[in-house]
Amino acid sequence: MVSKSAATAPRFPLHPAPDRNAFEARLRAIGAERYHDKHVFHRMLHGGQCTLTQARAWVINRYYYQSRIPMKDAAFMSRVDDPGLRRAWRRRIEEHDGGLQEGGGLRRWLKLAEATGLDPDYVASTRGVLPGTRFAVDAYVSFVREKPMLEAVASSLTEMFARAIHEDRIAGLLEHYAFANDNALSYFRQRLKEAPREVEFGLSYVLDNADTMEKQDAAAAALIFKTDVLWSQLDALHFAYVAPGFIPPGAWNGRDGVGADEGEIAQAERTSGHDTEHCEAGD
Ligand SMILES: O=C(O)c1cc(C(=O)O)c2c(n1)C(=O)C(=O)c1cc(C(=O)O)[nH]c1-2
Repeated sequence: MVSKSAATAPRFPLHPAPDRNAFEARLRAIGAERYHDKHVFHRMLHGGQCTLTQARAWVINRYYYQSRIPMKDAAFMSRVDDPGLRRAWRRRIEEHDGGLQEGGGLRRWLKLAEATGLDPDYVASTRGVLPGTRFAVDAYVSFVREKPMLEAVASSLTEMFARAIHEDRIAGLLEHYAFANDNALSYFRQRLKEAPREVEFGLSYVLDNADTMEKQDAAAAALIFKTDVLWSQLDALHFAYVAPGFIPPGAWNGRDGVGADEGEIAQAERTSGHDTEHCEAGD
């Protein structure tokens, strides 16, 4: 005997109540499958298989990503009418831009650039950034500016997977590259301290606000979009500087912005068994 309410309830509800834990697991599975630590360029970089030129190309292009992070966070904040949310979010801008005297993450990134023998002013100019990097990163900024808040926050959640990559990078660069030392890698060490609270806040926001199946789907799609943003940047780097090694017109040619200490680094690299002269990118 079927009760009346059971008989009238849809057998397969179109919008089942979302389960918070299952949703979090779904988000984490996206990282496990699609995060850019799986990309061949990252494996090369962390495993010591990049030439100095390839590592420099990564530093130059990745600076563009770093430089746009505070811009996308400012774009996000300009849409937030809740002071509490703005207060929590503005830390992100402070982390990257820092104070007038000491600077922040961007300045720490330029220390890495300098350690590889690049002129920090050249890197900061963003001249020579690959078109693929520019398009991918600009798409991220537009996404955060235009999409619903939930999706904008969800797109930042790739940071959930960044801790492991930063730890791995510190170890890999220190082991394999003569330019790596504590000063050069201070950016990553600082992110290990900063990122967990951003992740905790962003994840709670998404889990709390994705209260329908449709919203969970939209948040998951936003996270996938962001993994694509990161992946495309490495595709562009690999194509230009590894294989086939075809550098787009106007992009860094392996020589511009290389400072006077190149010989020193090259010598150190030769001693450590790296071939700095070799650039498969058509030098
Ligand atoms: O080294 C990395 O692989 C990596 C990845 C990501 C990311 O997953 O988006 C960020 C960072 N680093 C990072 O340092 C950082 O400050 C950062 C901010 C954001 C963001 O979307 O707001 N992602 C990332």
